[in-house]
Amino acid sequence: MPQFAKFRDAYLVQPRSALLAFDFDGTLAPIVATPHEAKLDENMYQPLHALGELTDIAIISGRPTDYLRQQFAGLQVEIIGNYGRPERLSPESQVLLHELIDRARNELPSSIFVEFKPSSLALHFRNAPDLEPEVIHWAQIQERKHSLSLDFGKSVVELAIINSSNKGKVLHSLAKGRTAVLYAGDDLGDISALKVLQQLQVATCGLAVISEQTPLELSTIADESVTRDQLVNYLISLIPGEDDWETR
Ligand SMILES: O=P(O)(O)OC[C@H]1O[C@H](O[C@H]2O[C@H](CO)[C@@H](O)[C@H](O)[C@H]2O)[C@H](O)[C@@H](O)[C@@H]1O
Repeated sequence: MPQFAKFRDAYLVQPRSALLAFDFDGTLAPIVATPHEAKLDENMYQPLHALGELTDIAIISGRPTDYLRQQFAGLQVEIIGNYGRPERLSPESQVLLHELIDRARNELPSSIFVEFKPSSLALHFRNAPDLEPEVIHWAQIQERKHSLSLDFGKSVVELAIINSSNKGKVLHSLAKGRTAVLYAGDDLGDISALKVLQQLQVATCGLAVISEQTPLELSTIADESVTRDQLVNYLISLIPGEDDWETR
């Protein structure tokens, strides 16, 4: 029996004590050229709306919390942004972050989009893939010089001043006392969450959402790999009376 079907059986016994957790970019929102163009896939809205009244939903994302609140307005979801890391910096760290942002914008080619985040900067080379080695080299120098942490994602590297949390730690905390837990993600940052699922003693399902640049490690560790359209259908199947819905 596929893992999702086993998860669904357990979930339907007691939806109120289950948890459905999702990454945002690449999972609930298609990957687009620049971060500010990203939007919740319109086909996700209705299933998430219906499920939010039946069970607990968590959005665990590297995006800032305020940004996610706007994206999920009108939906009953718990939002954990910035990988669960604090979003306020000490005055000294704020100065360092602003300096790094200014230097990245001055020293890297203008085709590199520098994203200002609450405790990090993300350097996007999606629109200039040839510049990946230059961007990584620049980021590695800053990592060593300022004792930062460097994380990789889809056409992006992120230099974080605080790395006290990750998606795995967030999911571990949210999963306590649940009878069934599902997590869906699409990038390297989601691997820690999929690993946590493997330690839980309840019905779980880890989904790798397939799009461009899906990391091999993610699809290897996930129970199933699905397209975003399949994920929509899986969510619809968790709503009692699902037959009334038109599946895609
Ligand atoms: O944890 P997530 O919700 O998956 O956020 C991870 C990062 O996603 C964003 O970047 C990615 O999506 C962009 C929009 O589709 C795309 O242009 C970029 O290439 C991707 O890496 C976001 O900009 C980052 O801040 C998030 O950390």
